[in-house]
Amino acid sequence: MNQTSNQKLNDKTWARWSALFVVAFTMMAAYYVNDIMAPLKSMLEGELHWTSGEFGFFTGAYSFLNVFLLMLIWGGLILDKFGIRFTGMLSAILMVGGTICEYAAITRFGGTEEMLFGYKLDVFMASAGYSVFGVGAEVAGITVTKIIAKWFHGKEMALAMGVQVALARVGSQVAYAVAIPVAKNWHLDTPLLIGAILLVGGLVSFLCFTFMDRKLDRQVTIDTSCGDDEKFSFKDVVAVVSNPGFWLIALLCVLFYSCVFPFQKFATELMVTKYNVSEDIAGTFAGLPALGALFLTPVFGGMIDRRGKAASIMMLGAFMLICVHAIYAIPFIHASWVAIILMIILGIAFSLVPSAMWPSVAKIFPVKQLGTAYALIFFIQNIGLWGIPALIGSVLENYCITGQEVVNGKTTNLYDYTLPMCIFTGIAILSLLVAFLLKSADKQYGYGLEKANLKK
Ligand SMILES: NCCCC[C@H](NC(=O)[C@@H](N)CCCCN)C(=O)O
Repeated sequence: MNQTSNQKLNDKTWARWSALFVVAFTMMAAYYVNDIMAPLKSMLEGELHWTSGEFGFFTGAYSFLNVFLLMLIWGGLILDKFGIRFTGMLSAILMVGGTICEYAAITRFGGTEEMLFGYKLDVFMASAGYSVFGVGAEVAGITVTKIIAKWFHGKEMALAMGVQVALARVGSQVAYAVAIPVAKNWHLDTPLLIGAILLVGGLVSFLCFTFMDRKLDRQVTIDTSCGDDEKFSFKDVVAVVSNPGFWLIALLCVLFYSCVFPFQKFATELMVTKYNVSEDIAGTFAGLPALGALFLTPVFGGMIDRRGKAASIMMLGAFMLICVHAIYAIPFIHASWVAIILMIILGIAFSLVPSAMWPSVAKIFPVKQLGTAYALIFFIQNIGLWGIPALIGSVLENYCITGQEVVNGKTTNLYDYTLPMCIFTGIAILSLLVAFLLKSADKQYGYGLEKANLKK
C-alpha cells in the first residue's frame, strides 16, 4: 500500500459506507432479478406450460455460461487486469441485457410450441437471457467483494460484507414476497419488468461509485491494476489452487449454497403443496431465510470481526442446515408453523455461514489474489447452482408427481417433495464434513480463521 496523504477517502466512515451502499444497491437489484421467477413456478406451469424439468433447466441456466464457458474465470481475470470500475460497469450492462432478453422471451414467445435446439423457444430464450444475466450477476458479485476488501481494508470488513449481503437479501426477499401477488394482479411478466427497471437503476448507481473510486485511487494505491505486481498472472491461479484452504472453502461453498439457493427456488411450491400455505404468501415464506439473513448477517459479521471463530461458525451453520432439510423431508409433517420455523432456522444458518465464509477468503489470500480466488470459488459454487436445480427439477418431473389440480382453468401438477428434500439433506451432511476439515486445516496451516478481524 502506497500512502500519499494521511487521510484517504476510505478512512472517512461516511465515505466508505456511502460507497458500500451505492454498490450494494446494484447487487440488491441483481438479487431481485435472480429470484423473481422462482415463486412463479406453478404459474409458469399453468400459463406457459413449462414442466418442472424446464423450470429446473431455466433456473440452472443462471450458472450455465459461468460453468461451461468459464465466464466467471474470465470475469476474474478481467477484474484483476482491468480493475473494479470497468468490470463492475461491464457486469451491470450484462445483467440489464440478459434480463431484457429474458423478458422478451416471456412476453413475445411465452407459451409457444415453437422449438429451438430441442427446447421450447420461450424456455430456451429465457434461459439464454438468464445465463447472460448470471454472468453479469456473478462477476458483479466478485467485483463488489473486491471493492469491499479495498475500501474496508483493516476496517470493519466482515461487517461491511455482511451489510452488503444483507441488502442483497432485501432484493431476494422482496422478489419472493411480491412475485405472485404482482403477477396475479397484472401479468406474469410484470415482476420481471420491475426487475429490469431496478437493474437500470443499479447500472446508474454503479456509475456513481466509479467516480468515488477514482477519487480514492488518486489518493492511494491499495489494490488497483496499476502496479506490475498487481496485474493478473497465472502464478496467482497456481498459488490460489495450490492452497488447501481454497479447495475446502470452495467445496463448502458449493455444498452449502447448493442446498440453500436451489432449495429456495422450489420452496414456494413446497410450502403450497406440502404445508397448505396460501399461494399469495407462500413466496414470503420461501423468502424468509433472506429476510432473517438481512438482519442477522451484519450482526454475525460484526461478531466475527470482534471475536473471530469463523471456522466453528461455518460448522454450526452447516449442522443447522442438515436439521432443517431432514425435517422438511419427513413425509407426515404438514403443519405450516413447522415450515415457518424451519425457514427461520434456515435463515439463521444462511446468515452464519456467509458472514464467516466470505471474510475468511480475504484471510487466506492476499488482496492481489482475491479477484482470482473469489472467481474460482464462485465458479465451483456455480457448478452446484447449475446442476442442483436441474437435478431437482428432473427428479420432481420423473418421480414425484402425485396428481393434478385445476385452478382457474389451468392445470398444474402436485408433487411429493420427500425425495428432493432427502437429496438436499445429503448435500448438507457433506457440507458439515467439509466445514470440519476446514477447521482442522485452519489449525494446521494457521489461516487465522478463528481469530478476530478488527485490530485492537
Ligand atoms: N462477499 C461475497 C458475497 C457473496 C454472497 C453470496 N453470493 C454468492 O455466493 C453468489 N455467487 C451467488 C448468488 C446467487 C444469488 N441467488 C450470497 O450469500 O449471496
